[in-house]
Amino acid sequence: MHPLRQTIDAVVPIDPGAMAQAREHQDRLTKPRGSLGVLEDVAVRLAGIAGACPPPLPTPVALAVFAADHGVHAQGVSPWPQEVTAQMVANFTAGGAVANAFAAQVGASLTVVDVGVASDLPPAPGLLSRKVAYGTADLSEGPAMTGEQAAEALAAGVRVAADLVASGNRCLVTGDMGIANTTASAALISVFTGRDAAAVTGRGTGVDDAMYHHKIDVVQRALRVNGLEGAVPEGPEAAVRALAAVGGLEHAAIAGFVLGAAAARVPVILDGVIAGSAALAAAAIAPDAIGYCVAGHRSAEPGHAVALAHLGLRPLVDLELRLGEGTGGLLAHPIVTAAARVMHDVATFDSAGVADKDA
Ligand SMILES: Cc1cc2ncn([C@H]3O[C@H](COP(=O)(O)O)[C@@H](O)[C@H]3O)c2cc1C
Ligand SMILES: O=C(O)c1cccnc1
Repeated sequence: MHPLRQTIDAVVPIDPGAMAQAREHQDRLTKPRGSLGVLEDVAVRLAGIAGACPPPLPTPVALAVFAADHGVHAQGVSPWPQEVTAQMVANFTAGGAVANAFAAQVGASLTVVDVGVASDLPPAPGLLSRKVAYGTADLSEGPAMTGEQAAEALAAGVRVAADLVASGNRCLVTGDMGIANTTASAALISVFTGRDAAAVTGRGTGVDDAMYHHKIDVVQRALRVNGLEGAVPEGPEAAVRALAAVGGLEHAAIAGFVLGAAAARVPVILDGVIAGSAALAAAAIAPDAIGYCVAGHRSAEPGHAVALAHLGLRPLVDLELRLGEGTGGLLAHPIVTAAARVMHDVATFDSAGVADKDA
């Protein structure tokens, strides 16, 4: 049996009945039909996710930041030293990162999950140790992970989502920390969408022209060396193999986190390009999981728009962010909440005695 079989089986399509009800309800509210634009789609999706109309408010909300290191860092694809991953984990637990500020702003809890940081981390409040390995192998020279490591990281993500839901959270947000992880993200996006490396590779934390062209070469080499050029992987086995070959431990964990949220029928707000690439893997493992995803924002990384288009997800916020950590996902949470609140608080034409032109 596939190690993810139970989770995959628990991912059912979002509820079409509740969605139809939500659409009808939207049309009875005291506003011109369709006037809330994309927010109406979000409300309908939330109803489908919960199987209820009106859908529950997406609170409390929890951000999980999955942290890991990358063997491909040795290829010179990031201007930052690898140690910054561990240093930023300490910054998150001390409350000093941008994600902490945004989590405070929207009332989200923040949990950091070490799934593969290359050094031993001292225990800290809010830090879960789920270390699968001390970083991945270099994806441009062979598989980044073994199939077992990828499965273990996926399972860790599933479990974190299940635990956060069990402790009362009604919305999850994906976060990442891992120096060089935009290279693995580009490789995953290229594999799962069939687009060229050049079209999906970005400048990450801000590489110069020379490093950018080298980064594209590294992504191309990763696909070639791992035999991933050509066919786009479909189904759990091929998807996990591709994820293991060119992904990161945090990508695998985020894919598991998305599957875990879907299995628990709770919305998960995706952050930027790292989450987008992980969601492509989750979609190949269990296609119905994407119904449970809300694209929080569109990052400046070119691969992110490609991934979102492939998944059919429309980003809610577009502010040229290129940070990760969950920052763009957190900023979208008040928008998602507003979409749900409309369904609870707004009067109908009948109840408010407002004339309906279509009545
Ligand atoms: C101080 C600092 C804080 C960050 N927070 C998120 N990232 C982001 O940048 C990294 C990916 O970019 P690249 O592939 O170019 O290395 C990831 O750690 C991502 O979370 C950061 C990066 C830095 C340097
Ligand atoms: O799109 C992102 O989330 C992103 C971009 C650059 C670096 N880290 C993350």
